[in-house]
Amino acid sequence: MTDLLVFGRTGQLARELAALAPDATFLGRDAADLTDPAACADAIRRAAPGAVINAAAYTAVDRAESDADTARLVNANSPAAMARACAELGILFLHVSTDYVFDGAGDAPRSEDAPTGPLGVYGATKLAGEQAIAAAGGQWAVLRTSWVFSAYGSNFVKTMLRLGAERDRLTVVADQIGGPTFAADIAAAALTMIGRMRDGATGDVYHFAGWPDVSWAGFACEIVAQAGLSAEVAEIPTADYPTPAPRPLNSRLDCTRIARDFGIMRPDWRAGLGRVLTQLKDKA
Ligand SMILES: NC(=O)C1=CN([C@@H]2O[C@H](COP(=O)(O)OP(=O)(O)OC[C@H]3O[C@@H](n4cnc5c(N)ncnc54)[C@H](OP(=O)(O)O)[C@@H]3O)[C@@H](O)[C@H]2O)C=CC1
Ligand SMILES: Cc1cn([C@H]2C[C@H](O)[C@@H](COP(=O)(O)OP(=O)(O)O[C@H]3O[C@@H](C)C(=O)[C@@H](O)[C@H]3O)O2)c(=O)[nH]c1=O
Ligand SMILES: [Mg+2]
Repeated sequence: MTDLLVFGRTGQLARELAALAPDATFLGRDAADLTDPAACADAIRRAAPGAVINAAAYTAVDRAESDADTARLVNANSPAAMARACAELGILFLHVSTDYVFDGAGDAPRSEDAPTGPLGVYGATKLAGEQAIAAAGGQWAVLRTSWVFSAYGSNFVKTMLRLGAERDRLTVVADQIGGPTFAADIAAAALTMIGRMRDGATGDVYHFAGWPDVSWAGFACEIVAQAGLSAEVAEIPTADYPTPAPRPLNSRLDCTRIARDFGIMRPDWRAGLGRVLTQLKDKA
């Protein structure tokens, strides 16, 4: 896809998009700083692409609690400016959001129309971004995903591999449940959606997460097992792992809409994990 413009270059999703769409243009922080909404809109006007994917975000969930102004610029104001520029110019806009827009009550998977209720600044600013994009009009899609991992950047898989090599015992929360999602699967889903939106499919919010749902402790067990580490995973309650930003206990996303509209199924994250471990071994 040559006329695709992507915000983000070094992040997990941006790196996987680059692998699948090497001809796209990727804007790093130097080319478009998301603390500057007008600069993001200008970058779109200058490039005049056929489609834009925003793969950049303020993703440091705990740091956002004490850096709300930056998080809001990056996660809400700049995506809003991107969406308005795209709507004005008739450019497709695909934005990525998060399970952290929900409050995590109950244990039912959330559909796209379920009430939101972010627990922290990261989730609140991501939700504000979603709402501004919908208000901008034009042809847009918001892809909400969860628990992203890859061989790039920092993520739970890489943290568990590091700690699992250093320690005999990992203590991991067992009462937060969600769908780990391989960034390469999100990249493929996003490109499929862009292709279909070009054919006239209309914009909406879509959920997309890896299958099966699991606790962070269960995810850690599979990481340790597939990596052949001997560390024991001890299950703890969230109360025993205090963090500045509360996390939702129930991060389950109902992904039936994306299957119905685009034929995109939930990928098995255990297969993605295997690919990531192979990639990390090849890099080492
Ligand atoms: N990571 C996760 O677990 C989840 C992520 N998501 C969403 O998925 C999307 C992709 O996330 P992911 O790839 O994991 O994120 P990463 O944290 O891996 O990457 C974030 C990217 O955003 C860039 N960025 C941050 N601040 C700025 C800024 N001020 N100006 C320009 N670029 C900036 C970073 O650039 P730099 O390297 O220069 O800092 C980096 O390229 C995001 O919308 C995120 O909210 C949704 C659910 C889970
Ligand atoms: C490192 C570690 C974490 N945990 C817990 C903390 C947290 O509840 C959970 C996952 O830790 P993380 O720091 O990866 O969590 P976090 O950074 O909150 O991950 C989130 O990132 C944002 C960007 C999203 O959008 C979400 O979908 C989600 O992926 O595991 C342990 O219980 N033990 C540990 O040793
Ligand atoms: Mg994190």
